[in-house]
Amino acid sequence: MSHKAGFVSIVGKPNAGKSTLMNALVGEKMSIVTPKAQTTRHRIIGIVNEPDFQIVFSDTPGVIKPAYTLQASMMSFVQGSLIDADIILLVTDIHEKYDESEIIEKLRKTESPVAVLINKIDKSTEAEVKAKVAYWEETLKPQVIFAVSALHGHNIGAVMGFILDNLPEHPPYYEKDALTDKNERFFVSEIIREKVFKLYEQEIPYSTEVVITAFKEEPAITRISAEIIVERDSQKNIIIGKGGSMIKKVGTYARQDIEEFLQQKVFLELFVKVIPDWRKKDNYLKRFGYDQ
Ligand SMILES: Nc1nc2c(ncn2[C@@H]2O[C@H](COP(=O)(O)OP(=O)(O)OP(=O)(O)O)[C@@H](O)[C@H]2O)c(=O)[nH]1
Repeated sequence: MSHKAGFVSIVGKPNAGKSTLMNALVGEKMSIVTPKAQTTRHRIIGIVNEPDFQIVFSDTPGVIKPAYTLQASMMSFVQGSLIDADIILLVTDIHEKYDESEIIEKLRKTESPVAVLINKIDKSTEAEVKAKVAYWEETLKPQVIFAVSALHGHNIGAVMGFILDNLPEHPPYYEKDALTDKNERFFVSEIIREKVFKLYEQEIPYSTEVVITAFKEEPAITRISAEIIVERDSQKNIIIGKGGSMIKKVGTYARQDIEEFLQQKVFLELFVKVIPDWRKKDNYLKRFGYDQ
């Protein structure tokens, strides 16, 4: 069976209705939404899983394709200033004044399909809608313009249709398992990875993988153990830092974010493990998810 999957970036000014739109899109038919998560490459605000498609919604403009290959993952850091989602939804409030912002400049340059959503039409007249449609046709020339009311679910089906029409054929990017625990583990490892990327220089992050080895939910606390895997002893020493100072930082910052993500107290234990040349070994690449 063919499968579609892709990244949909929802952008727009504060208060335009992005969250309301997300809820409306994810609404009825969809099976699961993953809670908000700040990850290395993008902030995922929801994932919609159906047997034959997976839509990953993100509200951060930027390069948001995750990369399950190391090379692609490096690219995503290089190209951080472009909008490279599979589909982009620009949400605008019908009554807002839109200046020529940076985002419009980027949207003009992107090759991804762009839809402009003129939101809150329940609070406007037909003449106002017409004027706004003309304005956006002139300003951005997007693939399509929808006049919607996210709050009242008006025209949301059409937006969903646009997404599905433009979603590429692709295997799922994330676990399709309905068990949220699986997703939580994934996001927790991403949070730890993010700290490694932030705290260490150059090639260290690219030599690193994070594996969650234990994830135990107790009523008052979640106990998590993770291994930070590197390729050489010298890298292990760098990760640990003088007297454990660096690894302690990774642990503290990661724990704070994980607590916010899980909305629970977290005990986080980190271990550093050397697997010589893991990046060259198929069995490890596979185990860490780089198996395309
Ligand atoms: N009347 C009307 N109000 C709407 C509609 N969509 C959103 N709103 C309201 O607009 C306000 C902002 O909506 P949000 O969905 O929080 O907007 P947002 O773009 O996610 O805002 P930020 O998180 O600040 O970026 C809320 O009070 C919504 O209820 C709509 O279609 N009609």
